[in-house]
Amino acid sequence: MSEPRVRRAEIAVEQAHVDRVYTQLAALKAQAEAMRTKGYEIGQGAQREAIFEQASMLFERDMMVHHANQTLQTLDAEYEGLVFGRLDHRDGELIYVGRLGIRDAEFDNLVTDWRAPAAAAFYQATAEEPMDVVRRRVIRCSGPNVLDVDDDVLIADAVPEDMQIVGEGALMAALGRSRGEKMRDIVATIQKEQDEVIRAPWRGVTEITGGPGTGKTAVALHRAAYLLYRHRRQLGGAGVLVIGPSGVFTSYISRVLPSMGETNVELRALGEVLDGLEATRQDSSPLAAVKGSLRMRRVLLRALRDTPPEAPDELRIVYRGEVLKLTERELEKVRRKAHTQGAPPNRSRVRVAELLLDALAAKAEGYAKEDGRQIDRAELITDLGERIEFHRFLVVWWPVLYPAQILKWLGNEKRLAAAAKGVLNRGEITMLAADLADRSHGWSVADVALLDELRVLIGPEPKRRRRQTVLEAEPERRGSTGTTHRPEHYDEYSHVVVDESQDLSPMQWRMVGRRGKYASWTVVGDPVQSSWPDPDEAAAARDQAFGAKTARRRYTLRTNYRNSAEIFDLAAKVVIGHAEAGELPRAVRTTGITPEVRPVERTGMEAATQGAVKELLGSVEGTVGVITAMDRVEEVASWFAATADERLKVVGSLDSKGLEYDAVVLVEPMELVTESTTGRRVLYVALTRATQQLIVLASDPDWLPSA
Ligand SMILES: Nc1ncnc2c1ncn2[C@@H]1O[C@H](COP(=O)(O)OP(=O)(O)OP(=O)(O)O)[C@@H](O)[C@H]1O
Repeated sequence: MSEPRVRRAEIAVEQAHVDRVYTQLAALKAQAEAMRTKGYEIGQGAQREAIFEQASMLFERDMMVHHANQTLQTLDAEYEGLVFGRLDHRDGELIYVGRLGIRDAEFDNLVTDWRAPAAAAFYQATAEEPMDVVRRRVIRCSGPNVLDVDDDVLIADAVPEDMQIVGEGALMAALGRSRGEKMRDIVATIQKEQDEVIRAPWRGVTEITGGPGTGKTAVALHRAAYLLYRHRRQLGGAGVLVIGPSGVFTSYISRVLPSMGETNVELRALGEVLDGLEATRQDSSPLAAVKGSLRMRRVLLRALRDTPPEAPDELRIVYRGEVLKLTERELEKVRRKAHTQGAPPNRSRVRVAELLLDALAAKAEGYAKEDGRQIDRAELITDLGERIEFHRFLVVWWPVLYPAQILKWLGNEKRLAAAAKGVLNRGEITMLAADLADRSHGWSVADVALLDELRVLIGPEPKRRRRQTVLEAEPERRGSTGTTHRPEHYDEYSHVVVDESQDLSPMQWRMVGRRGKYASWTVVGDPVQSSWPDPDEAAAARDQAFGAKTARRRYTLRTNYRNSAEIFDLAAKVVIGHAEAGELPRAVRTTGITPEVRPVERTGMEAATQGAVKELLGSVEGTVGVITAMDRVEEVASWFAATADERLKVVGSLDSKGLEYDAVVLVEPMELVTESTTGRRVLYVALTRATQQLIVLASDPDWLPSA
């Protein structure tokens, strides 16, 4: 038979099986509904015994249907189907692999869940170690329709005569396909080196490093799905948290886990880790460096011990006709003593009241001694402690503190200078105070870690009349799927995945570490893409966040699946000298399309960008990203105010982390280099976002080192 006819025939074979799967699914659904009705009958007390028996038999089936329904709801009919793989073993055994497991009426497997041990060979078998697999077939579906099949022969001399072999590379076909707005799962084409990481043990800390496009994010998400499937009892209840660099990123990855049926995973951007806040603004890199540094912890600690701006500077109270007065200095002595006793201020009110009453009693005793009188100390303390004026004084002198309020106090340069004495330098103090004084632009992503630190240092409100929030406002409860409702400031996740971890500041590591006190970790990063200036300080904070986790394993992914080799060659040039040999991955796909570097006059940048975008929207099927320096995003976005094409996105350099587009227009690369001390790495990130085409528009040629 000719190749197209063989292919058509093989597609028909697989279609027949896929049809069986969907028919069985419909039958299972009908059974589940019948089951519900019977469950109702149990409630009515009818036919108990028989129904219980059936109930336990059908329980598994019901669970399966529930999982199937969840998965089906999220499958994108244009792209994915339920069944995507088939293994033909040497002994004739045949396994279909899919997004979930389905059994037929005889409880035989129609489809094996990709995470089940029986499916592992689909990812792990190679020609060198075929694991008894003769042919591995990738089945590409659109909803219930089989579109294509693609085979690998793993044991050539065991191929039976009637076995047909079709195609040459499901991976390359998948990589060449255009990208949509959201990342897609890669279950059909997970590679062996990736599979090893996905299936690594769940305990301890699993680190995944590798260059751009090596599938780190994809692998981490599939690992989360795998761990939940294999260890649902240990991990499912307490939940899994995935942390990404930005809201744009978490939205980009948001459908990967649901497409595998996992909805119990919470996705949060770094600006959203603290309940009640959704910060998206990025600080300038020097400011972010100060806010992220561990030095801030000392500054915050001193700041919250400072006298509140509204606090009265003396306490006067009349006792038995005599005025007892505590001066500013005496009050400060009490404040210092209260702070050094260890409890967070919001938990210290009662203790503070005792200390103030002690000081007042000491005053009264002093006066009495001069007059040769005796004072009943206990009576004095009871009397004054019950006075309304004493309580009025207490609540303003030792108010309930809120994190946001303390950061605002630090907008006063004098106050900040006092708190930061010997910790921050003059320039840093001026810069930070100016930023904190101007609250018109809302909190930044780096502020969130400071607010969370303060939340813990201050402690919860003394009486929880209402829920404590960082902003004194009701928080919004979020979660990627809206299915889980955890208590506020939940810190008992069983597994935490941190993506783009190379960029977390030490203060952010502390914040993230608090959420995973009891968790095992999957940590994803690439040091060469780091925009954090002090990697050693961050590494120490990271180790502390992990706590005393014993097992620690590290994997490096080395193949770049995103960029064409032509695009990656250009990107690699800008980090030569900034990366160790061996830190850069190898791009496997060539397209024959070289990236274009176009010299443009500054004044002509708008027209040149519009022109390049128009070209690319015309030549690629999927998304086009325009990447600029952070402070030019609004300006560049305004150039496209009249462009209605939803495939176009304008994004700042830092926000482009983790994202990808079919085509990219990079505006003024030198501006990315100069916007921070780690600018060259940020430029490398921007240059590695395109899968097919890249146009660089530059008025300054210095960004590209001469060869
Ligand atoms: N085995 C695979 N099969 C198909 N596509 C893959 C595979 N591995 C990775 N990809 C694709 O390659 C692209 C890059 O993957 P991903 O974003 O996970 O890489 P990354 O290492 O996190 O990149 P970066 O560090 O640049 O953010 C994605 O489109 C992903 O779906």
